[in-house]
Amino acid sequence: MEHGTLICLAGMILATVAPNVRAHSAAPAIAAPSVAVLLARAEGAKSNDQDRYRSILVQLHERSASLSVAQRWHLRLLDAQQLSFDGNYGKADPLLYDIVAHSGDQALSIRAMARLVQNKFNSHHYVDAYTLANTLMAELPKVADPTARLEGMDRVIIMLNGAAVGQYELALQYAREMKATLPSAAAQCIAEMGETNSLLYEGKLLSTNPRFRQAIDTCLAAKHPLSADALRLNQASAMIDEGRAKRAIAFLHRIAPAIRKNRYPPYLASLQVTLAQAYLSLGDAANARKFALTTTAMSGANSTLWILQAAYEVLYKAEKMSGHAAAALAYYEKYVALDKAAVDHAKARALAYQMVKQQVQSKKLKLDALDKQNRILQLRHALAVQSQKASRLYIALLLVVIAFIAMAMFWLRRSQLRFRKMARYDGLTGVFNREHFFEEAGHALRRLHRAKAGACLVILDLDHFKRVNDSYGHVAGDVVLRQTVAVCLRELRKSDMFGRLGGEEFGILMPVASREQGVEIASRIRCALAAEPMVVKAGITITVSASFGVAWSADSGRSLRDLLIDADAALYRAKDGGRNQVAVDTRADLLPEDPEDAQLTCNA
Ligand SMILES: Nc1nc2c(ncn2[C@@H]2O[C@H](COP(=O)(O)OP(=O)(O)OP(=O)(O)O)[C@@H](O)[C@H]2O)c(=O)[nH]1
Repeated sequence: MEHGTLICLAGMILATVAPNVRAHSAAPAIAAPSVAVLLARAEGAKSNDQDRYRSILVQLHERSASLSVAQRWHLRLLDAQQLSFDGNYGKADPLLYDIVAHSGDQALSIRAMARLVQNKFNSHHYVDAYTLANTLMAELPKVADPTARLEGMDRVIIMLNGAAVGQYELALQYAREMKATLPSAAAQCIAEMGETNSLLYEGKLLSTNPRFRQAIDTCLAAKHPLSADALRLNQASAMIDEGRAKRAIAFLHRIAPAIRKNRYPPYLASLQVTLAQAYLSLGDAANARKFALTTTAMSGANSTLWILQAAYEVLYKAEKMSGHAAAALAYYEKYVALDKAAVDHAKARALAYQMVKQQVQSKKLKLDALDKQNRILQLRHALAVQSQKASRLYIALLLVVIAFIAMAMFWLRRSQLRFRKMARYDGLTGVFNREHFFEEAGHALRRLHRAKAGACLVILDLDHFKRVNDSYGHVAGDVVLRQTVAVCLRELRKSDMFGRLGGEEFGILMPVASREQGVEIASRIRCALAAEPMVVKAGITITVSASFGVAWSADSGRSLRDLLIDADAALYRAKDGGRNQVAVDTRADLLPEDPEDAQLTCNA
């Protein structure tokens, strides 16, 4: 059998697909069935009872006022399917396009699209058919509704199995996916049929293969007798192609009652022409002619092209076989005309398929290019965002570094100040250390010299301080040292300079002070110290005394060194004189007071 003929058969079978629609709860016996029940019944009757189907549609239209919006769209699809079944594509197609564009119901749209593909194919609008089929293939994976999937996949399988397309492997894949994912009996029938046809067209199936039996039984069980008929007719054609014409004739006679019972005109004609072909291949010109003439007699305006073409081919060959040259020529002319039309259609189909394929590919390429452009733009944007982020990061990093440097500088400055302080001040008492005292005293003396002013230098040294340490410990000694400093500072003026010269020895520089003033201050400190109770340990309070040596710049000279020598010598004399007293430098005419007097002065 010619390949194209099988496609036409398959196309017709689609009209018989029974959707898997569940009826809503049954209405009470006396009440009229609900609209939902009627819609479900129509779906059920569509595949096997055309008269009932039409009468249900009439009932639904009578109750159109009570239909919901969704039910109206559903009814529109049923109407379109009825019109399509009648070949009234002019009325059916606008309804179907309307459903696709405006129903807003994905499942209904897919079903409408599947029907449109078939209508466009049947009305030879192949470009439209393949374009719609491509859209259908793209939309199908998004649909979950089993009826929509069933009708959509069925259409895709038939389209892929078509001679112009020849994508048998892909058709097989769809059929197997359908078999695996849609458990309804109807789906199993369609899937089995798609699978069987794909294998047959690919040359991988002999007529003897049990798969035929299995597919036919599945369709009979699913109450799809027309699908079973289509499979049977395909099997018979395969027998003829394999040179088993006798077997084909026996088989066709066996299935003839069932095909007649189903009264589907294209299959009735197909039965006749296949018988004619079988007899012809056996060389039985009489029977071949008889069945071919029955075929042509059955054909009307809507007859399938390939059936008529095959019938005229048989007729011309049978007449030729019988030696009726004139009759053979007449049939041959008809056959050639039909063959040309068939070839034209096949060409048109192939061309349309290629055109759509090109269009789809170029659209895909354009989309790819746009997608790439889009990605480039996105990348650019991302890059800009990144570089913006990076520069923000750099700025933040810079600020952190600046803050870090500022902090480091601050800490450096602080430690510099601390070190400078440590270098200038005595750690225990907080007053100038020896070096700084000498430095500052030197500067002050030079300033005073320039101002032609004098100064007094006093050195004081605690008496028997070693004993404090020895008796109460070093910590107690430190307490005494700190308190001695406090007493001295209390007695001194702001302009006086005070420093620890080492151990328990302290120096005082009194700018612009006379010898008498120096002696007076020293005596005041001596008395204050002697009168100061010092708590060196818990519960132990002691008093200490100190000896003082005083030097005056007018006598000793203006250099610090000279003043120190004289003050030190005076201190030595104070110690030597019995301690706890003030002594002045030896160069002065003024001799030190009597040590006894000095101490008495204090007590007075
Ligand atoms: N607690 C304490 N003791 C110190 C410090 N510096 C020096 N001394 C002690 O001061 C004492 C000084 O002793 P000496 O030089 O014999 O003088 P002194 O005992 O005061 O006797 P005279 O000066 O002769 O009255 C020593 O025992 C030193 O260890 C200090 O910072 N803290």
